[in-house]
Amino acid sequence: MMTTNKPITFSIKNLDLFYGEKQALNQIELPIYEKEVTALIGPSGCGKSTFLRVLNRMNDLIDSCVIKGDVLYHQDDIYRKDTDIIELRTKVGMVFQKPNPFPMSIYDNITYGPKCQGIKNKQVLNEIVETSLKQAAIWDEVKDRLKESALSLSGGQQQRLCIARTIAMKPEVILMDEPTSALDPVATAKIEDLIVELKKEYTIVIVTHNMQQAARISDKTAFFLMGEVVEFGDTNHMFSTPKHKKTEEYITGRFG
Ligand SMILES: Nc1ncnc2c1ncn2[C@@H]1O[C@H](COP(=O)(O)OP(=O)(O)OP(=O)(O)O)[C@@H](O)[C@H]1O
Repeated sequence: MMTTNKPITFSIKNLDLFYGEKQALNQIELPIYEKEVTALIGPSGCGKSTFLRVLNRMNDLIDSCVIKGDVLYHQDDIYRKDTDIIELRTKVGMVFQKPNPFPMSIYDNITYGPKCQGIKNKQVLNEIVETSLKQAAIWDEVKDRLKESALSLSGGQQQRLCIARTIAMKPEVILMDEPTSALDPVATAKIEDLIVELKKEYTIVIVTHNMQQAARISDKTAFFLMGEVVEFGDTNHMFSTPKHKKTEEYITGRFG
């Protein structure tokens, strides 16, 4: 049962993905709803990260990767030949497992992308820095040290900085690949609170190994197993009354 009337941002249909001979995704059908958090869960190697990378064509960087089926972003097939990939990756930003700030100042980390887009006005850049850092809930911690190296921040702060860097590009969707797995519980809690706050403005798709995290922060959950989506639906329903035996076994920790 689904309880959303939200518009659909991504609609994935009949998606097959191969790395050479090996099929990593098999007939995936999924909607991603606007301004919701969609969690992708499942055991190691089931295809969660592969699926996440499909959404902004990060798999293009892998030579052996072949994709069949439809990946519609606002009705537009992003795998069309004439898709502007830079624009796609601006609209569909990504945050990785390990915080990966550039080896430059906090300020320059945020302005790097906007400057590449041609924004030169200092005042505009200052505003982008302040708004992005505020939205990523790290402004108060860094506002007096913007010229310091981003590498001087703690792991949790670096990850929030990376989220701010993504926000600075004014995306619509933020993809997150296990964004808290390298962080301690306190830093993790801050990122989780932040994700819940961010979904007011952004559509978020997150890969997580942490069942409690999926249950706490997501609206929808997709359970992947061996390249297939076994179950998809409202997180509350899936965690209270899973439809499939495999889902139940996974979320209760019986395998994984
Ligand atoms: N670049 C690649 N080349 C070949 N095979 C790959 C590549 N990336 C992933 N695979 C294979 O595709 C399958 C799905 O991998 P993927 O990383 O998407 O799984 P996952 O569910 O995200 O796993 P984990 O939770 O361990 O990160 C695995 O069998 C993996 O070995």
